[in-house]
Amino acid sequence: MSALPWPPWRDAWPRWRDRLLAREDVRRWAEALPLTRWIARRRARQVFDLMAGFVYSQVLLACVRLGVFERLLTEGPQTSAWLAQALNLPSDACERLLRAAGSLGLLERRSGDRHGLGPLGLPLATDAGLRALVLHHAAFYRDLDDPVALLRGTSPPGELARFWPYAGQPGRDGGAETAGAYSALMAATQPMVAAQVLQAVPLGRHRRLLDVGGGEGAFAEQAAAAAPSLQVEVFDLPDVAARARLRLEGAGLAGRSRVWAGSFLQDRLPAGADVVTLLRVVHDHDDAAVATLLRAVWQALAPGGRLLLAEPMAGTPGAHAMGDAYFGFYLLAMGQGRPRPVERLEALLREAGFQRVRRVATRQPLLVQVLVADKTGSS
Ligand SMILES: CC(C)=CCC/C(C)=C/CC/C(C)=C/C=C/C(C)=C/C=C/C=C(C)/C=C/C=C(C)/C=C/C=C(C)/C=C/CC(C)(C)O
Ligand SMILES: C[S@@+](CC[C@H](N)C(=O)[O-])C[C@H]1O[C@@H](n2cnc3c(N)ncnc32)[C@H](O)[C@@H]1O
Repeated sequence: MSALPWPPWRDAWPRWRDRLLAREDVRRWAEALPLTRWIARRRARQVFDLMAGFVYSQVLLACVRLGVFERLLTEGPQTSAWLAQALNLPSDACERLLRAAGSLGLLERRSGDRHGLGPLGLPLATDAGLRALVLHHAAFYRDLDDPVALLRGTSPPGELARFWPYAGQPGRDGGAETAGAYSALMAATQPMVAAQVLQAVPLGRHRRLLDVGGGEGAFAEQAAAAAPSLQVEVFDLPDVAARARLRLEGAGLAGRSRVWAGSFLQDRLPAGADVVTLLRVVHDHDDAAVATLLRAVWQALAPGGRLLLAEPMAGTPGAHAMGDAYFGFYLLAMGQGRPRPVERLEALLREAGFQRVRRVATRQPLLVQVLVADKTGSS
């Protein structure tokens, strides 16, 4: 669907508003008038939050590194003195951290001068994947040290480029240690993705699933548990595939699973699955590689089979910054790929030969959105 041309009259109101609000006297009036005061205050807070976001992230990082959330989950609310001793912090510093985390909704004051989990601390206490991402962000933020150089392409490849070797070296997983590090992060964060995907698209009617770029098999394992008669297969780069083999055998799925090593940019995918999944794979690649990948998936699918594409997408209602700001810059630092709007993914799927492409709602679109595409012809 092509976008309609932007009519010039739609610019008139923002241009008028900007000219008005650029005037110091108008801003002072806006701050003073009861009807507009709340907007002025909210804007100030929003600008401050943008400036201070890194500081908030570091408060979160300190809590995760110190294990604050897990402790409060297992031990219940505790006093500052108890926490200072448990976390090996000077009492003054501990009080400062608890106040900071409290102001951000991570912790919450309880009776008896104790501190418990706040509404935003609870997800971090219960989800090891979220904590793994917070720890991983330390590398991302180092790469963002000079965002202008990053945009101009004048900074040397940074930590994310080394963490994800297939970005920049297509088809390379960097060896067992490097592949192990990125696969472990993906496996730790897969449960929250898999829960969304399996809730949105139950797999019970399928017989054979191929998870392309399926990492160490965490999704295949969860899919097998959710659909007991499903045969699950994983295709990934060699050192990642070796981990998937071990994992699926360890999960007692040796008889119901198969693991294939190769590159979807060079090698043929195993044919015959009636459902192929691409979870958090497409956004890692530029358009030419995505075209190759989707065409390979179309060819591998059994006639009448379907592809399930799931990843965070640009332009997600209520989560625009997640796609365009967070993943836009994450993938820039990594060296390739982009978050795509759902319309662009639909177009790429149709170009690859898929006939019926539809969106399936997930409960947390910020985490992942899902497209289902049918192969109706024969291969
Ligand atoms: C019961 C009473 C009284 C009230 C109830 C009130 C109520 C309804 C509360 C709701 C409670 C609730 C269900 C809360 C749920 C919270 C959730 C689900 C929070 C989830 C947060 C998820 C976040 C912040 C996810 C962040 C994900 C990130 C940063 C992902 C990064 C991914 C990366 C880096 C992937 C890299 C892979 C690559 C290379 C891009 O391909
Ligand atoms: C971001 S991870 C996602 C892993 C998994 N799908 C998940 O959601 O947890 C991308 C995966 O694609 C794999 N990959 C990248 N390039 C590949 C290629 N050319 N051929 C096969 N797998 C590839 C990586 O090894 C990695 O396991």
